Amino acid sequence: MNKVEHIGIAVTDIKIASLIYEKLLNTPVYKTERVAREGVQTAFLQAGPNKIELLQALDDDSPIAKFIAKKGEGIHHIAFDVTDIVAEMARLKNQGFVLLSDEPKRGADNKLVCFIHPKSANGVLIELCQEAPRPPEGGV
Ligand SMILES: CC[C@@H](C(=O)O)C(=O)SCCNC(=O)CCNC(=O)[C@H](O)C(C)(C)COP(=O)(O)OP(=O)(O)OC[C@H]1O[C@@H](n2cnc3c(N)ncnc32)[C@H](O)[C@@H]1OP(=O)(O)O
Ligand SMILES: [Co+2]
Repeated sequence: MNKVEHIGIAVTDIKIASLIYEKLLNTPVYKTERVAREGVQTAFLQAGPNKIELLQALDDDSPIAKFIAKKGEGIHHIAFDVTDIVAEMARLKNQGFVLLSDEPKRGADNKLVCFIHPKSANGVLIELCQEAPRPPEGGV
């Protein structure tokens, strides 16, 4: 694992939360992205070498809606940057961690991601993320 890539924070109103974190970090939201397959609207802020990912649920089935219903707003996951996500998934599975997908999925901010169940990581949802290869300039 290279570093903490981002910390995911579950929020009920991403516009209000964005204003709070912009003030807190003294930096603007640099990107917003809707990731429908994960059921989330995201907003990203840079905090030194790391990022804060604000997450609002798109519907009641979203993991964010379920999390807020049970625990309230707050830290939802920690994401670690990895160089080779497939190799890291195999290493962690071998160590007994419960992976939530067999293959990396497309995440936000041009990342390949895989989640590790919080029950196998001391109650913390872990995300692995690797920068996704960009398509060649001018297409194929
Ligand atoms: C934008 C894309 C991406 C990125 O690029 O960065 C993201 O970050 S997307 C973020 C949202 N997506 C996910 O969270 C996907 C992974 N999560 C899941 O698959 C599920 O949320 C889960 C972890 C498998 C839990 O789902 P489920 O079992 O259906 O929900 P429950 O509510 O019944 O929870 C079971 C159990 O787990 C506890 N829990 C749930 N979420 C968390 C959490 N984030 N941190 C800690 N613990 C969590 C929950 O409290 C339940 O515990 P008990 O009540 O003790 O059984
Ligand atoms: Co995330």
